[in-house]
Parts: sequence; structure tokens; C-alpha cells
Amino acid sequence: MKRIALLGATGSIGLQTVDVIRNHSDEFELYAMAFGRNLEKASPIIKEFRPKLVVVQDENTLQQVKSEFPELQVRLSLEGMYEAATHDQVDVVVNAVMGSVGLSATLGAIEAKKQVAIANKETLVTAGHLVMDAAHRNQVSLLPIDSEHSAIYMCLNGEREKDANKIILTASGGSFRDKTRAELEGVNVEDALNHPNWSMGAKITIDSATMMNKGLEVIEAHWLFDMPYDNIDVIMHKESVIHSMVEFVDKSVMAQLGTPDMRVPIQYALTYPKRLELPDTKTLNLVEIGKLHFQEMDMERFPCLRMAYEAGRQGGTMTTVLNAANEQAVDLFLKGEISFLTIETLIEKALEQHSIVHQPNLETILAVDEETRKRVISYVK
Ligand SMILES: NC(=O)C1=CN([C@@H]2O[C@H](COP(=O)(O)OP(=O)(O)OC[C@H]3O[C@@H](n4cnc5c(N)ncnc54)[C@H](OP(=O)(O)O)[C@@H]3O)[C@@H](O)[C@H]2O)C=CC1
Ligand SMILES: CC(=O)[C@@H](O)[C@H](O)COP(=O)(O)O
Ligand SMILES: [Mn+2]
Repeated sequence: MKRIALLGATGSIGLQTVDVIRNHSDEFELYAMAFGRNLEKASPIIKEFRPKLVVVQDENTLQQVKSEFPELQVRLSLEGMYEAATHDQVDVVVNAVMGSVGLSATLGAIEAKKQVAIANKETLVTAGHLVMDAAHRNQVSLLPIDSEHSAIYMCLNGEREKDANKIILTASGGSFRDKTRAELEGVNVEDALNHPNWSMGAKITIDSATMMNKGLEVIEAHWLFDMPYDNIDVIMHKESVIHSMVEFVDKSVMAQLGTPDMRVPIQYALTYPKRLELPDTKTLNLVEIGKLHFQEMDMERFPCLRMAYEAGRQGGTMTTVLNAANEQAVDLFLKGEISFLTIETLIEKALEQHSIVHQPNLETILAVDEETRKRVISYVK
């Protein structure tokens, strides 16, 4: 029985992880869970699984949980997530919170030598060198949940690291794939949240529409698979059937395919190296699909992807700024305070105005993150 600490339990990945745990209750126990403020979603999970420890984002939510579940141990905020992630009864930490707020829990879990299943890509973008250094020191392997990285992990299974030549990430194109830049002028939040293939949380759905999601995934792949940026390609593949590919030194290419269902990579990260049945997911029917399409990425149409490659190549705190500026700008867009195209303008400005710090420690990363968010707000208020 694996005891799981699930961070971000009320989100899109969190709820699908709960589903996986429910379907394999003989293999997994939900020992601890963290969420923000969504008690409506958290309450039924607590009732069903009776976790030993629950972490919430603020005092008000903490009081509500305590009054509904007086016997529960409830903790607050970042310290609480750290406690859940490092708890001596926990075997596996699933990090499915949104944003760089997940960083200290990831680092804590690694130092505590937990198995870490990571959906929280912002952790790797903001501080990939710290996370990977901790993982190597503690001999902890990070099991990716992000669909592309799970696909790459599967393609590399049993291969020698040095035989992999290139990673090819596929991009769906998001909600505005077929729009020109001029047509993006008038788009609204509702349109942007309408992803063609995946049902996901709001922030990542906007990232997908700006193509920043793929940019973050390029940086995530760089750290997870120790691959230089020049050897990571992105291609447009609108069907999201091929989740990603690896080209080897002999030009053989391995791809991982499946219908878009995040429970597949979530479950694989929990069961690796074995697999378990996933009965209610759709079988891939290539004959029904008929054709798969591929297209080169246009860096002028998708400047967020260009900025992510540039920030990744510059390294140091540039990716911290990229991530924090993006999180802040997307938040402003979701609140209706800026237009869709202003997201990329704000990120570009924050990157231009930042003086890089090389090999930043955790303190510097947290400071740059906070300062960048404030700066982005100051550009519009
Ligand atoms: N959704 C998907 O299919 C995919 C997601 N990912 C990645 O997985 C991560 C999660 O994405 P997704 O599930 O879509 O996001 P959601 O927005 O759906 O969920 C985010 C979760 O994090 C919680 N949360 C947010 N801030 C805090 C905080 N300060 N303290 C505690 N909990 C917090 C939320 O709580 P509450 O709602 O209660 O406030 C919620 O449970 C992201 O990094 C995303 O990029 C990667 C690949 C696919
Ligand atoms: C499901 C998943 O992993 C998302 O990150 C997905 O990749 C979004 O798709 P695009 O960013 O390709 O639109
Ligand atoms: Mn992805």
C-alpha cells in the first residue's frame, strides 16, 4: 500500500488523481491532502477518504474545515504543504498545485526521499537546477505527470540516456490555434478557456492558448531529461494523439500515443514501473481518427514560445522571471484586467528589465519571483 500526499487535491489533476486512488484502493491510500479554498470540492474527498492531515491556504478555510471535521488535523499554507510532503508516513507526493508556490514542498519531498510525481511544472521552470540537484543528491527520481513528459519517460524506458538524440514535444495549438495575431485582438477569457482537446485548470488552459505552456514544457523537459535546448523541438499536432516523441542516435523515433486522458500519466507516475488497468478510459481508434496532422511552429505567431527558449538558454533567474511574470499576467487576464495580447507584452517587459543572477539559491529565487509579480502589476496599475 502506497500512502499518498496529494497537493492540489481540488484541481483538475488533483481530482483525477483522487479518481485513480479510488479505482485502486488496494494499492493507494490518500494519507494527506492540500488544497486552496475550494471546500465544496474538498469536503466530499475528506468524507470519502478520511485523510490523516489536511492543508488549506488560509485561516478562514481552516476554521471551516475544523468546524465540519473537528477530529481532523488541519494545517495552514506553505508550512502545511511542507509538513504533508515530508511526513514520515507518506511514501509518494503528488504535486498538483498550480504555480511556483509548489516549490518548497517539492524540495522538501525530495530531501525527505519521497517518491515524487510532479504535475507542477512551474517548480521546474522557476528552479530546475535546485530541484534536479536535490533529486540527484538524494537519488530520488521525479516521475512526470505532464502528458508530454510522461510520454518521453515511457519512450526512454530501458534506453541508455546517451542514445537519445532529440526530444520532440507536440503542441495542440490551444484555443486560438487557427487565429492570426490580428484576430487575437478581440478575444475574451471565455474563448481562451475553450481548449479543443483537454479539460484543465484555468491557468494552464490560458498558457496553452498563448503557447507559454509549451515554452514551460521545453524548460521542464530540459531539466527532467538533461537535454540541451538545441535538442528539444516543438511541433504542432492538433489532435493531441501523439503525446511526444524521442529521436535516438540511429534516427529511430519512439512515440507514445493515446486518447487525451490525464489519468493515464497520473496513474503511470503512481504505479511505475508497472501498469494497472484503467477501465473507463477510451481506447485509441486510429482508423476512426483517420489522419494525424503536423506543422512547424511559427515563433512570430507564438512569441511566448520564443521567450521561453531564450530564457531557458540564458538560464539563471531568467526562467524564474518568465514563470512569475506569466503567472501574474495570466491572473490579470483571468480577472478581466488586461487583454489576451497584453500577457506576452508584460512578460517581455519583465524579462527585458531583469538583471540575471546566475546559479541563484532558493532565497534569491523566492525574492525574484515576488519582485517580478509586483513589477508586472506596476506595469498596468
Ligand atoms: N490540468 C491538466 O490537465 C494538467 C495540469 N498540469 C499542471 O498541473 C498543475 C495543476 O494544474 P491544474 O490541476 O490544471 O490546476 P487547477 O487550477 O485546476 O488546480 C490547482 C490546485 O492547486 C490548489 N492551489 C492553488 N494555489 C494554492 C495554494 N497557494 N495553496 C494550496 N493549494 C493551492 C488549488 O486549490 P483550490 O482550487 O481549492 O483553491 C487546486 O487544488 C499545474 O502546474 C499545471 O501546469 C500539467 C499537465 C496537465
Ligand atoms: C494535458 C497536458 O499535458 C497539457 O499540458 C497539454 O499538453 C496542453 O496542451 P497544449 O499545450 O499542447 O495545448
Ligand atoms: Mn502538457
